[in-house]
Amino acid sequence: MNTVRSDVKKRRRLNFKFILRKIGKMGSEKRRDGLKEYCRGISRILFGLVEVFCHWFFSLIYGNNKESMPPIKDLLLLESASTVALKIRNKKLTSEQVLDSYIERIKEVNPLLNCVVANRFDEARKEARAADVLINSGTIPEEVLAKEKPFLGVPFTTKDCISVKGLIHSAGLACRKNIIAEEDATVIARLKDVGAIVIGLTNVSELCMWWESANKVHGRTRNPYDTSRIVGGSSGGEGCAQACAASAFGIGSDIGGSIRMPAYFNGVFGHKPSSLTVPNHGQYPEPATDEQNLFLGLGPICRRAEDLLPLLKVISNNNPVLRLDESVDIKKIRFFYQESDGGSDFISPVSPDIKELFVKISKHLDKAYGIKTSKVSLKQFILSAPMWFAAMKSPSGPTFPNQLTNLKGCINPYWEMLKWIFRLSDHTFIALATCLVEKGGCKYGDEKHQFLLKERDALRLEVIDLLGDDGVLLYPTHPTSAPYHNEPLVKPFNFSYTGLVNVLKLPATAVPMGLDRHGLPIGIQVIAKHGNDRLCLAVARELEKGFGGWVPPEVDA
Ligand SMILES: CCCCCCCC/C=C\CCCCCCCC(N)=O
Repeated sequence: MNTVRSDVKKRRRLNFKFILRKIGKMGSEKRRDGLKEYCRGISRILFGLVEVFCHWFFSLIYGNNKESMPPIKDLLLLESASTVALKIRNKKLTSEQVLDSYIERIKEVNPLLNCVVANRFDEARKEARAADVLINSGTIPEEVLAKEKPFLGVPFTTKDCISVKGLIHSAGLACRKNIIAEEDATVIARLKDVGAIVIGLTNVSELCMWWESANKVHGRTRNPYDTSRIVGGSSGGEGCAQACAASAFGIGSDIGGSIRMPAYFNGVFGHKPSSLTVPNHGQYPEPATDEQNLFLGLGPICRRAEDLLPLLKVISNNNPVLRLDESVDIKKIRFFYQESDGGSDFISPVSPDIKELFVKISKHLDKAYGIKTSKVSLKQFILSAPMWFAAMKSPSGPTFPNQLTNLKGCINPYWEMLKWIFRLSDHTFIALATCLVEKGGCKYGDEKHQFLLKERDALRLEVIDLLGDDGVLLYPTHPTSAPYHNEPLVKPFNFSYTGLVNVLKLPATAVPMGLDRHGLPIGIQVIAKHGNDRLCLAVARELEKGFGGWVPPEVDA
């Protein structure tokens, strides 16, 4: 009896060991994956806790410093740039009158928001008077003016990294604060050619390489919807200026989301064009590689969707690749949407208010046109941040410490960091941190670098294949609404929602879709195949029609 029992016990023990061994062997790979998943789960929970704690912490620092915005009293400021141009041409308004309205608005909001950092009001006034004289002379018929000078007499702003002859050209770099541009960037020259008038420059992040606009030359810009929040970067001053109606339209640049993030955080429209369709000439810093030049795009930031197309037409010189004169039938567009990148580590989850937008848009399209949207799940979106960093690597281009000296040597980031602690550095914390992490991740040409570029190329083909010539992809512009000042330091990689589109070399429009539960702007981006910008712009117009577009921060009619 006893021997039988001990035999059974022995067999059970053996069985148990066998099963354990089997699981061990069978699962050595699975176990590793399981362990990885487990660690990712833990790190996600920790990141979530840090994020919540820091949000609370930053709300204590900045949340009580909210100041209220002066309401928009002058209703002219609510008009689109195209409408203002038309009213100037047909003499319902004078260019000088429009200019005065904008100058007054800048003077009213700038002490609070710090978005316009340089101006040329006197020269602009002379140009406005000249425009009025030309119109009043009647020497050029109105239809000809509409065709050849579609923005005659309309005041606009651009960011302090796009050169405007006679104005500071610092890119937020203290050592460039005395540099005055000697010529206009090509896009500025093209806009001047069609009669638009530069009134000033708007704030940027240091060297345009961060998504909050603050630097040691001009200081920090504040969000018109809540001054304790960021305006985004690097065209943050421009996004803010458009949202508070401080100029008729603006021009930004975007290599990782610098047009679309500020447009998004400030509730206005912003378009990053298909690569190489708008000249990049006249910016500082210049793209370090041919590849970076393909990611960079200059484009419009504006309050009204109807301005996007005519502005793109001017700055691209009606580039035939864009076929901007072809009309677009919304009913013939295939709509895809993806709600998130699939849950990247160290990137905030997409807020429920933003996810809800896809449901609202789908309902709207179905109700208005019977269009059925399709939800997609492009798996490699999860690699957005690593793909962006890999694609931005350059084999020999200037390093960040070199760029911070205006290419005249190299800063010592450790020494500067020490100075920064005592408020003695000429650099922002994030610029110094970027110097320290620049060499991190993969190395140019190593196995990981090549893997990420291959993945990016495969993803690009997958997206192009999905969209074809008649499709658009709706995707969050950013996972959350505007964080508090400095809060992006806790979630630096959130920019990858826009950065992905740059390395895929596709066009995208940031479309405002109202305010979230905190009263902050939210929206989505509309992505299309290279050259199909007109689809993005048509969808932007449709969504503005359906959902109202820009919501003025305060209006006092
Ligand atoms: C304490 C936190 C240190 C984290 C350091 C992370 C460094 C990240 C560096 C760069 C992020 C790129 C942000 C791109 C912003 C948009 C660029 C653009 N001009 O389009």
